[in-house]
Amino acid sequence: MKSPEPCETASQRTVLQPSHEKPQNAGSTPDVTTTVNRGEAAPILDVADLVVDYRRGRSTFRALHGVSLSIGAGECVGLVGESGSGKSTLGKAILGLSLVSSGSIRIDGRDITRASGADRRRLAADVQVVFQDPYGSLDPAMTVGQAVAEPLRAAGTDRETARAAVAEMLDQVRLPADAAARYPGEFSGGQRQRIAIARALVRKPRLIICDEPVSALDLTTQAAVVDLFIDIQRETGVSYLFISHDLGVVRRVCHRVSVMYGGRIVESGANETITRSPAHPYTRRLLLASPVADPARQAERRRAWLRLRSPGESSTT
Ligand SMILES: Nc1ncnc2c1ncn2[C@@H]1O[C@H](COP(=O)(O)OP(=O)(O)OP(=O)(O)O)[C@@H](O)[C@H]1O
Repeated sequence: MKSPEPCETASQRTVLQPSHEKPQNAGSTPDVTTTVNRGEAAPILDVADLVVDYRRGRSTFRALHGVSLSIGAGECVGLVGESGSGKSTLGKAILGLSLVSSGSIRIDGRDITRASGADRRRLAADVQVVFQDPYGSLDPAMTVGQAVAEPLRAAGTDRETARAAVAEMLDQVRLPADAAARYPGEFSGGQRQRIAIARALVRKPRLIICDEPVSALDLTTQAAVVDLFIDIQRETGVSYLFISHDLGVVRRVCHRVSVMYGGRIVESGANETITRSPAHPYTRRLLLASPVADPARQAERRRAWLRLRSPGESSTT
């Protein structure tokens, strides 16, 4: 098993005082400032005080309450949190798929919060995405070669150059060259995820938003694809925002971790710091939720997890 090489100082950590007593929709004032790596080289991603609201019938639901997050060039930051905490909303906002109510998103110093048209297309070269579902993310009617080449062809790259790039990308994700002529339906879930990664890499992005990219895979395949993410990061220097509900996976791939709860980042810091001495109760709960093999230790962890449960949660949870 591989682990990422550390590229940050462990002292950089921010904690939001426990706020899980508040209902998710309480208050609209941004209350988190998770500022990491500021003052160093310009970050590839800089999200500041981001607020995202969704329309729900006649009312609005605040999914992000002033989230701030920064990722340096070549750095991998994990975003963990339970279902509904707002992880995907943050990823979508960066990709321009969620409307931002306030705050800003900068890529390499450029404010892209409300980018559209040509600006958004330029951005597509710098920021790519790998989604969770390896079955739904590829067009079954396109060959693998066409699917991987598509982002290049859409940007005007000629057929021969695109073909050479596809061969290079397939090699990078450890798939055979003849995969280009075959269809996604002929591949397993793990292989399809490799194809999706090749497609995300083909325009040589600076940042990849990985939204639960291994959650749909079995454990063995998951480990192999996680290794691939680590290798690619080392080979290309790309940055990841690695979204997952699984702290174990995030710890393997990322240098730093931000923990989300109820639309807020409640704790951020170096991998080791968060794992060894989690400061926020929700982070402690998340760590205790990771299963361990020993039944006695597992039972002890469950008891500790229950003691830390949020108000209103049933003890039979
Ligand atoms: N299009 C939408 N309209 C209304 N509410 C939404 C919409 N998308 C997400 N939400 C709500 O916003 C909150 C955050 O959702 P989000 O998908 O970002 O969470 P998540 O942490 O990524 O969860 P998961 O791990 O299950 O994907 C949730 O309460 C969700 O129900």
